[in-house]
Amino acid sequence: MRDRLTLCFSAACEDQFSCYQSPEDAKKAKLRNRQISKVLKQHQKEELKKLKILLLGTGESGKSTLTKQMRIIHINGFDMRERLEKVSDIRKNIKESIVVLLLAMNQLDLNLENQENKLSREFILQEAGNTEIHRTNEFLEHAEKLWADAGVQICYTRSHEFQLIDCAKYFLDKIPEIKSPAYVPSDQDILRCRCVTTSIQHIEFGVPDGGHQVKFNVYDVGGQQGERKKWIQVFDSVTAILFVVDCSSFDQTLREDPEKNRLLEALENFDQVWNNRFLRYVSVLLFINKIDVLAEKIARGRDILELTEKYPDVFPDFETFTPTDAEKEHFLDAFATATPDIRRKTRQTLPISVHPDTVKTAVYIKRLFKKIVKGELLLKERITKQDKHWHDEHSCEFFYTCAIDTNNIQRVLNGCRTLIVQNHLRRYGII
Ligand SMILES: Nc1nc2c(ncn2[C@@H]2O[C@H](COP(=O)(O)OP(=O)(O)OP(=O)(O)O)[C@@H](O)[C@H]2O)c(=O)[nH]1
Ligand SMILES: [Mg+2]
Repeated sequence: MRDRLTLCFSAACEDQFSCYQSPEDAKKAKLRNRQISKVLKQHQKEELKKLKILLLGTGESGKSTLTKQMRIIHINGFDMRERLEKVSDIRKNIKESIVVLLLAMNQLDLNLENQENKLSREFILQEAGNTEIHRTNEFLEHAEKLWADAGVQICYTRSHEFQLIDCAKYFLDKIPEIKSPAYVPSDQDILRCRCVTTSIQHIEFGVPDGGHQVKFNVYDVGGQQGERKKWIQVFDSVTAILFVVDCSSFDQTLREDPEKNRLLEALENFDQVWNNRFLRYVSVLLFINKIDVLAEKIARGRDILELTEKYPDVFPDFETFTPTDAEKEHFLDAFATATPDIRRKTRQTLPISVHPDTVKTAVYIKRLFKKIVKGELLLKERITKQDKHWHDEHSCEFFYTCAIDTNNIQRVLNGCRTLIVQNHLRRYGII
């Protein structure tokens, strides 16, 4: 596009030289034109090396976790100061988790199994409003006792019925280690730590590509409903969008709206992004994320059927749905790189390790997003009229991801990089 503009601009200038009266003036104008062309070319060269990537998606889908992975893979990860700063956030995650579990036990009418733990419950609930209590080991010790209680564990298995952060089990299991004064969070701990994004975050890194350094500017935004009005601020000159979906959230409602199903919200949000007129020329890489959580949920007997019964127009025919062999292979391939236990085993054991309904659900969810891309699922009335060529200038590619697994993300990002660079070059008329 810029190339074509440059050509038009130069042609127009060349034409104009004939109308200069003196040869001196014409010479000066020609020189000026050459200088402008040079600046434009230089600018184009610089622009070509800069790629602006947006991470979009609803709250808790995994956008910031992917940004952290990019820091681990492409920048130098986290230094000691940053790791130690995370201890407080991790302790806050433990506090939030145990308080939410105890409150949910009240609501769900569940009791503690060990009556001695009642004192710990009292302590935790009394101190819930104390913003410094997470720093004390006394608090962590009470949380540890409660987490070991069978009543709390039963409550945990029903966590889709209330708002519990994803990393609850991970950090509650780790309290003995976190209590130690020598504790330094590992990369995995940092990836698991949950902090809601409330302002636009930006990271920049260079990646060698064909002898050059390609500069990536990645923007991470907050995904909760109230945060999305800020997204438009970063819609200018976007190279590609990484749209992140939590595929395990089919049985949960939104934190900010307890009436709204999370997967339905993700579909509607994607619909708005895909059909946004400002993003009409921007290709989308759709990350179907949290496949590890999906597998764990399906293994626990959860299924998407309830959703298909409630919203049959959006989620039809799950029971009769059959993925193709290629679709199954695509998922299993990603799953093998995302689950370290399975990675160690041979590929032959893979189909046995993954519940067939996990594969079926993942592919089913992917097909729903594909329907939006193809215009076969209309979730919102269109403000702008679209002709049949509306989507000709951008495309959508699908990836199954586990954002807490560096191996999986490194592999996915490698694939994405090639696509992003190719699209970018095509847009600038280079290929
Ligand atoms: N098990 C698992 N946890 C994940 C995965 N991706 C993200 N998480 C966890 O999910 C939680 C939410 O992830 P974030 O990256 O903070 O989500 P976000 O999209 O940035 O959310 P907002 O900032 O609210 O928009 C964190 O605790 C992550 O560690 C995944 O693939 N598997
Ligand atoms: Mg975030």
